[in-house]
Amino acid sequence: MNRRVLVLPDRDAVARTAAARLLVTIQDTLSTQDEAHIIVTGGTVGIQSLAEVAASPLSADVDWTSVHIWWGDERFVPTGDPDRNEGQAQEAMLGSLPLPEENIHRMGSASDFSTAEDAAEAYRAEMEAAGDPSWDVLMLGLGPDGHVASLFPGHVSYTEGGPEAYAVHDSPKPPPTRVTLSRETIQRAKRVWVVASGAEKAQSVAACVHGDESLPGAVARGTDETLWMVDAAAATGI
Ligand SMILES: O=C1O[C@H](COP(=O)(O)O)[C@@H](O)[C@H](O)[C@H]1O
Repeated sequence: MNRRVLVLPDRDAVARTAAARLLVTIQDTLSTQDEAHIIVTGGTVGIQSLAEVAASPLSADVDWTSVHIWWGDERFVPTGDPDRNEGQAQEAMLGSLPLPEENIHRMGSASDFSTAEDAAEAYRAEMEAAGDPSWDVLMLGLGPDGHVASLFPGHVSYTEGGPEAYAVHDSPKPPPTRVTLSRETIQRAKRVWVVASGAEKAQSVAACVHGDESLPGAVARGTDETLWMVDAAAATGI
């Protein structure tokens, strides 16, 4: 398995590095194909990385009309709720980039759908309508418990799985109702990048990097590249 770990001094460096790599990878992708499909993540470092993308001078050189943004998971709460990953991404990055609205593929909220199952079904339809894109980069944050997207260790969200995108109930981390991509959908991505920082994640980072598949972070891998960008505190157990 092609998992690599890049250890950086601190959280700011992880976010800056992830952002720079993302911008360069988008440019590389657009030099060989018409569109780039990127899956972004919520979470502390994930959102900070998006803010770094928006702040980077390199972002002015990207043809954002050819970039599509998707999510790995979403919290099923009303639109405008501060817990929404898409709302946080909007504030950090999307709002300041010239991305056409039709290129932003948000998972549905509790304002749009009565159940998370309906939101998941709509997301599956949206992926299918886009030709089931082959994701160029899929970014994930890692929770201290080793979760990625809304796949939680020991929880049916991970142990039972589901179709490409599915509803999650009773999530151990609030809010309890979510929509997540499946492990198999994540593994369809060309490049999977996991970003993590902080000593509270060190044990899970080490277990995932050493291949302990009881943790969802360990099955996050891409077809071409699996890259962990972590800070020194999160890397202490490796
Ligand atoms: O709930 C979630 O948490 C993870 C990680 O969050 P962090 O703040 O510990 O970095 C995030 O990646 C995921 O998208 C999100 O829904």
